[in-house]
Amino acid sequence: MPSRRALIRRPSPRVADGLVTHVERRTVDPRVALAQWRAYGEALRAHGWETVEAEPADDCPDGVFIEDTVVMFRNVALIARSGAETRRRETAGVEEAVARLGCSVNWVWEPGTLDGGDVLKIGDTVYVGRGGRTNAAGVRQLRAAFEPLGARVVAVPVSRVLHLKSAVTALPDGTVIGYEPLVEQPSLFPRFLPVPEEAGAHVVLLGGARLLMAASAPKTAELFTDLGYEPVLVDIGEFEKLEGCVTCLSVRLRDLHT
Ligand SMILES: NC(=O)NCCC[C@H](N)C(=O)O
Repeated sequence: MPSRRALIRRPSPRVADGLVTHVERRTVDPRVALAQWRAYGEALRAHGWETVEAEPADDCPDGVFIEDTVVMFRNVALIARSGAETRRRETAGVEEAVARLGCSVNWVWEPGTLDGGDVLKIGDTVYVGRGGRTNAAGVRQLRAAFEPLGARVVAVPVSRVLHLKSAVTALPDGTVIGYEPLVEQPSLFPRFLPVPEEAGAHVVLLGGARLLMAASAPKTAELFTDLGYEPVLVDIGEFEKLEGCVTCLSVRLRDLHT
């Protein structure tokens, strides 16, 4: 059976020191962050996902944003090498977790940099954002790792936001959604639907018509409901202060057979 597992990592007690690049720093309450993270995990479990916790990385303020540390394609886990040097220590526990789950493990090497938040998979198409965190060598290494497995890798310039997936994600039918002022070239995507809020650009596909999304995007949730989807809203306000979104708090392992 294909797996319905999601890798997560609890927030560090130092989460308030997480990086900010495109937003002004605001105070983050570690206790509220932990409560929001727990509720996020609950939402995944309530919709049929088994959550697997990677070893906590308490010395890494941004460790909770586990999506950035690894990119999955089929059973292959590509361990990322963040464009933010201070985030590189986050990968050790994740590497161990994916290996234990039976993934084949591959790595991005120097001089390559790549953050998982820059990688959006839609079927066999893998969009990769070339921006502040992912460089050209990282893009080349992603191609080398996944194209032999059948992926078609499409590079997309990203400069207005932290990661490609800060700007766009996709609905279950493959329609790319994004908040237009932050998307450089919507025409790169075969079908693009603008959404009315920045946080509305981020969905995690829970299965069927269910979309996990941030409570801070109520108008977009209404739009999706009107299109026949079922939004499941979670409050991730403390993580949004650190430029996080719903996608970055988990890595879904969809193609592992158990
Ligand atoms: N994939 C993501 O959207 N990750 C968010 C990372 C936020 C973190 N504060 C960072 O700047 O790296």
